[in-house]
Amino acid sequence: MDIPFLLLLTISVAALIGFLLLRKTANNLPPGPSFLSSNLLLLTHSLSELEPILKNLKSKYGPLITLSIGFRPSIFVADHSLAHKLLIQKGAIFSDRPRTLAVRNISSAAYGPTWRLLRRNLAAEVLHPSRVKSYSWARKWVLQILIGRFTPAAEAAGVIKVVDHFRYAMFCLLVFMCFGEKFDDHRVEEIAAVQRRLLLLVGSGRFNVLGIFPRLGKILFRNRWRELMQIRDDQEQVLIPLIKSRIEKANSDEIVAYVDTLINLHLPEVEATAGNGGKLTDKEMVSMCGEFLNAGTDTTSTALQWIMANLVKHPDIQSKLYDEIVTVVGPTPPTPAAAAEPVSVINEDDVQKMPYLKAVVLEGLRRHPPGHFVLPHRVAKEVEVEGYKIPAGATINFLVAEMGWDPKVWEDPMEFKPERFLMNDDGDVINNGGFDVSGSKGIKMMPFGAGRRICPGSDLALLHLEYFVANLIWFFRWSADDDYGVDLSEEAEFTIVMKNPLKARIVPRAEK
Ligand code: HEM
Repeated sequence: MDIPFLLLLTISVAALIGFLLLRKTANNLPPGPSFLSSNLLLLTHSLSELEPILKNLKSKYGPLITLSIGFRPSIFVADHSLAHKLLIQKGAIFSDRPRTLAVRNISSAAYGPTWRLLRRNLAAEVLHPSRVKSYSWARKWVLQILIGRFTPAAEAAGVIKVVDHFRYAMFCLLVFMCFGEKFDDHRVEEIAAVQRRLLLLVGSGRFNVLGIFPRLGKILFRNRWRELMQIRDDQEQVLIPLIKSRIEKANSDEIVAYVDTLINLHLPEVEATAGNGGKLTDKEMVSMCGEFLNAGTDTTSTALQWIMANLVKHPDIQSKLYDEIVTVVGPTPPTPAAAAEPVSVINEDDVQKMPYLKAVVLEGLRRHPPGHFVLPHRVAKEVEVEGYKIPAGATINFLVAEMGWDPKVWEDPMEFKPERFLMNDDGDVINNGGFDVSGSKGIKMMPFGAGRRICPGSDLALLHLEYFVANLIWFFRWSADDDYGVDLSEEAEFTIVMKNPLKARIVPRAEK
């Protein structure tokens, strides 16, 4: 039954119902293309494919655009001050999520007590600065793996394709934070493979239609539904044994892993009715751990690759960064003979003394935000914005990349210029890297979103990026391969990645 005819039928029925239901309010909705074109656009394009179309629509309709699907309008916001108004000033109305297909985790939870409990648990128990500090030896261990992998190529002045190594490193780190264990290569690759399959399938937009018409979608798009269930089953097969093994060892270890914090949670909504007192089921544990792993790995490794690509493309910026690093920690020490030997590395306290490094990382996130949109938000109640009426239940999203590239806010927005983060609006030097990435006082860019649903992992992500960029530049000199160069073209996966992944020539900095 999973055939184009059904798609057409669904579009026609949805369009008819939607047309009838929306007729009343359509005049007051923000402007956008006709009802039928909207439905066709939304059902046949993934979010990233819509981005160039939305940019054109912005020049025609302005920064608040409606595309309607079925009876649910989708609103897109392409202006930073409007984003601030909605996400910060009217945050309570714009912090819900569209209802999704029976998963329970932070990003899909409705704005309410369960979301608050799950989010507070992550923020207080795992992402709190003191807890993040307790994982510092794991960061060093992972860095050592990276250096060990890169050193042979560097000693032969060879060219390496970095993306798989970056992804593997982030997985090692997040898997450790999640399950409290250092797994071998094989196990980490197994976890990474199942998580990545799920991420790429969801990111492809293949299952969007199931979320739009949940009940009908399961019947009409049976094959897709089965495919989704199969990959979820595979994920459970891999993650449940790890969760169970951690539960058996709970409290026997100094490290607090994410799983430990989930064991004793009691969900407020189900507490009264469920026989287990609102505790998370195995499937819910999988959903929470899966979210933690994917949220923190793909985004960060994508950003790391973009930043390193820009440092290869701009040797002057790389030299300036290396000079700053040397001023703080001294020249690069000799690389140990064997990869297993301990290396002296730049630690997270040193990183705090490097404003140019912070500017390089922020510029990377501005110029190449891993997500060009945030996760969809749902409007909780009818609200008037700029004279338009946005109905309760509408979906709303924000053009993140467009905001970071706005020439009204950023001079030469498509250029990679970290210095812009070292000056205030009057051109005075603010050497302490005082940029507020949360956008709470005003949004200039929003790579982590903004407001109540802002990414709770932003500080951890910035720390990981600063730590790995600083060390990778301290240990190796990076340059472009003559045959390959650095191509900054983009391609949409789950995040927006380099279409032609970075291949760089690296040479050890230290004298032998
Ligand atoms: C460079 C790295 C990262 C980027 C660019 C990023 C970006 C984002 C964005 C844009 C959102 C959606 C905000 C919204 O819907 O308004 C988000 C949500 C989220 N992120 Fe991140 N993220 C990163 C790293 C991390 C890390 C390291 C973690 C945790 C370990 C994490 C956990 C989450 C969670 C749980 C949510 C859902 C929040 C909610 O719905 O309340 N992220 N992130």
